[in-house]
Amino acid sequence: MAVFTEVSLADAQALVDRLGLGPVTALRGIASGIENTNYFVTTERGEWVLTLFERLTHAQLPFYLHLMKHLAGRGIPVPDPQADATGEILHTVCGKPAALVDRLSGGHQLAPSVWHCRQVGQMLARMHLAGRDYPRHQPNLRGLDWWIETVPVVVPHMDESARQLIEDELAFQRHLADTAGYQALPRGPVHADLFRDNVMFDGLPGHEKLTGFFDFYFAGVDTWLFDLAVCLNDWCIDLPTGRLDEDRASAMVAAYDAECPLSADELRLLPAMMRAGALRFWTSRLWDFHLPREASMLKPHDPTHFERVLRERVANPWHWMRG
Ligand SMILES: Nc1ncnc2c1ncn2[C@@H]1O[C@H](COP(=O)(O)OP(=O)(O)OP(=O)(O)O)[C@@H](O)[C@H]1O
Ligand SMILES: N[C@@H](CCO)C(=O)O
Repeated sequence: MAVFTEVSLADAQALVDRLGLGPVTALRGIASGIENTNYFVTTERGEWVLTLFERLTHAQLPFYLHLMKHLAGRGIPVPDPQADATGEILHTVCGKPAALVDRLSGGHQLAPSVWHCRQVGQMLARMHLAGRDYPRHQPNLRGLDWWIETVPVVVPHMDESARQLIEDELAFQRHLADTAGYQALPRGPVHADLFRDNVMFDGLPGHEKLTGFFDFYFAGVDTWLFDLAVCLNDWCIDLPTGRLDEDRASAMVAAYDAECPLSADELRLLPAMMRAGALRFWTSRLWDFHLPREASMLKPHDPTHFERVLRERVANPWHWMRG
């Protein structure tokens, strides 16, 4: 379920009136999602998604919402937060911070092919380029500093071999972060959580077109390569084993590179960043699993998936070569 706060038609209409979007003709709670309350809202002017933020605060949200607006304004297909007459895009509904964004068409592509991976790689690169002049700054809050803080909290819950792996990997990533090559990597606002369920495709089977990226609430400033690595680790693997599908991975990286050529450092450090991406999600899943937050609405994802992915990335580093 993903309606943690009930929104009445009158509540929705009050917001829609402020945004000048016409009478609400339908309001429907969205059953998936685990973080926020989401509703589809239909008005005479179009279809929208109303999100009530259950955990993020008014102070945290402007970075994400303005990033979406910035990207949408540059032609990247992301939900565009709707502004009131004063230009405000962060609203309040039922006492919760809220946003109304346009609804992306289509659905998720949960068994992606080379065709889908190519489109994700291309749009990811375009998104990175479009974010270069985004003026707000917020670090990736699930980056190295958070791993350093969180790994010691989860290791008491782990067996010896998993503990050894995660501690060795953290040491490797700390060392890497101090190198000149890592520090020279291009960076900017990244999505940082662009899994299969955060992208929409629309169209007939075999001809689907990417219609949008959404769920920007783990976005932050980090290396572009980290964002690409997170995508590769989800879109281009065999889920049961974590093994990389090189055809899909090559398609994604080649499409990215065609829009935004990878530097020599990026090409060299891609295998290390794929390890970093696996460490990031292994750590967060362990944290959600072993230390559930009070009154948590989260159904934790399986942490062992990313342990397998990390073991694969360490055992079989994959380099992509141009041409
Ligand atoms: N802008 C949008 N356009 C179309 N559908 C959307 C949009 N935003 C959300 N949805 C739909 O709502 C569902 C839930 O949204 P989302 O995944 O963002 O939930 P959440 O609870 O906010 O986050 P989480 O992914 O962490 O559970 C999505 O799977 C998608 O089907
Ligand atoms: N994509 C994350 C969940 C947070 O959006 C995961 O699979 O662990």
